[in-house]
Amino acid sequence: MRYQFEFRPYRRPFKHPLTTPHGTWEVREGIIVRLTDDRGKVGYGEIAPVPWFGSETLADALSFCEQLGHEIGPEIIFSIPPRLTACQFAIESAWEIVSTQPSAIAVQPELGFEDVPYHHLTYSGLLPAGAGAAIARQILWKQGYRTFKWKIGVAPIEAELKSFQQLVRSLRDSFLQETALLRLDANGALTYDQACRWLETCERLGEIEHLPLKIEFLEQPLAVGDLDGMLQLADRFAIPLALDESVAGLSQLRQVYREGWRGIFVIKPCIAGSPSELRQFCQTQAIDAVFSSVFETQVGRQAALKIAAELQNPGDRAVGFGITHWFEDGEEVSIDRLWTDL
Ligand SMILES: O=C(O)CCC(=O)c1ccccc1C(=O)O
Ligand SMILES: [Mg+2]
Repeated sequence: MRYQFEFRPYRRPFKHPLTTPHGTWEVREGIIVRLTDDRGKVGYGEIAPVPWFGSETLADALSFCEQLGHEIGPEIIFSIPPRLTACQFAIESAWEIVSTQPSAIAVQPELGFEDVPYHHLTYSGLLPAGAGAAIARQILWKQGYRTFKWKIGVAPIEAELKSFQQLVRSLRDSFLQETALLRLDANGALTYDQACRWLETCERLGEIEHLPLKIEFLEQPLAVGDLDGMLQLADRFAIPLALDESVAGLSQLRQVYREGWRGIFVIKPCIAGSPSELRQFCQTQAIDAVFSSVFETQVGRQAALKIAAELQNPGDRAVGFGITHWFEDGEEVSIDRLWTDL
């Protein structure tokens, strides 16, 4: 089967630029791809690169799309170079839709802002980086969520530990009815000793009576390549540890699994590579996985959530796809407009 291949770049500014240890991220840029078969059936996919995380750049993805030509088939779809993980995900996802769709209706992926409901999934909400009391208010405010993620490693450790204590104090004095789970994400910015200090602090929380807060895990405390450090931390502390940047692509995921990592794996499907290979890996290895977004549009989000829903694992962890008001109201990328305005 041959498919007509088309692609359209998009830009979507964040409402509040994101602070990461790699600098400020102000605009989400990506590419929507479309495959059409000879009967007019259509499938969309999204290339949502995060180069500071180990995927290809937008420029890499654009030049790949530009050289593809107007007609492609499975021989191309399933042999996209492995370094182009976001392209692999997008084009294979579009192919899955177009090749399994029963009739010739063009299914529009952006049917509003609602997700296809996967009732067994729970969501984690991403909290803005900042002071502890303010974060505690956010937790109380968004009580619909029970799981939250807080970025650390963006300010000096003394200041951050202080605001963490402040967060714990405000929650201890609150009337929170249920225990909130908190994920701490350092994006690889801690030294081994700093990671120890965070983990000791987290372990001591367990001694506070009636604290409505539990640390679910510490995510990527150490630099991408430091698996030895991670294995040592996992040996020394009872708080669970997750790898994120270190397992950004499927080849890294396979590698750290082979090298003995049995902690949590954060999987961002949109930049992991081939969705069929990802499914196969997760189905054979029964890993403790947390699926998470890369702030993609509804096109990538639906494809990624579908995988998360299919592959929910024994850990039964919340998915990192909370609606977090990262984008301006009405900033959803309209697929119709992408295809008609240009
Ligand atoms: O995982 C989540 O809960 C939200 C997504 C998230 O934090 C993220 C989104 C884009 C790029 C990197 C990251 C990250 O986990 O570091
Ligand atoms: Mg992370």
